[in-house]
Amino acid sequence: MTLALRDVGKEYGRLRVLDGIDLTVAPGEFVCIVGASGSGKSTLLSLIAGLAPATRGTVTLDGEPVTGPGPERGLVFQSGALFPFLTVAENVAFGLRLLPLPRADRAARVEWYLREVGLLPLAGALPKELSGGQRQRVAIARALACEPSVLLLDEPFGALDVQTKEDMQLFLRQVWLDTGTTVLMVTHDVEEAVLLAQRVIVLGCDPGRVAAEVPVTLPAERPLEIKRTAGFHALRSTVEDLVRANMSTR
Ligand SMILES: Nc1ncnc2c1ncn2[C@@H]1O[C@H](COP(=O)(O)OP(=O)(O)OP(=O)(O)O)[C@@H](O)[C@H]1O
Repeated sequence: MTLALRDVGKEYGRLRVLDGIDLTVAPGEFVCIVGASGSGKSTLLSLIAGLAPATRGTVTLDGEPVTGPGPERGLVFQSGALFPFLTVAENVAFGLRLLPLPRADRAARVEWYLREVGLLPLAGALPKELSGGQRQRVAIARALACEPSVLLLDEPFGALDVQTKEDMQLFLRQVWLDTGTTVLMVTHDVEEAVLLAQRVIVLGCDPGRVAAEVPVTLPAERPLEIKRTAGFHALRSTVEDLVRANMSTR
């Protein structure tokens, strides 16, 4: 599905958070949105998720206006937001309750996606028995289980320690390669954006707008060592400079 935003604006009362956002994400793309704190990254994602309405402009999926949340858009937040009293498998199944699937297909999907995220052995565990990284894997499995056309992630690894974060970054890239799902991810971490995305969108502040777009001209194969290459350093510096140049002056 093609995601298209045309002249999108968002205001909260007199606060203009986003203005004139034009953005197209093609099927199968991996796009990251970066920007200084307060540039409106999370707000932008919530408009695409259908959690809040735009004040102006249109958000469409294959030409159909987004009017609310839908199973074709999977959402993952920083906190994972798992149900504490449901097991790992039940948490993944929960996302499927709105889909008209026979019970056997439902169970098969839960198993498939738990295997994909490497958590099948922990299907019966409760969230409190998992590490932070494992919890985020469950949240990703829950979103993927609906087989969304677009996976929307808001700082999904922001609360993890460095090593777990790196593992999860490699994991997400592999999921993207395996499933072909379109991925749109918000992060304040420029290094993460350059490591993962094919294209990085830089939001500027006051109001939030697309300040720049940087194609990530790195090979598709991206082991962590790529972060030590000159090409990676150059791209990271370019994006960091753009974020800084477009910070709020208030
Ligand atoms: N529900 C709301 N009501 C009023 N103002 C809001 C609401 N949500 C966000 N804002 C304001 O919109 C602006 C952008 O917030 P948003 O969370 O989208 O930015 P962000 O780029 O994701 O920031 P961060 O990187 O710090 O998470 C901020 O000034 C924030 O206070």
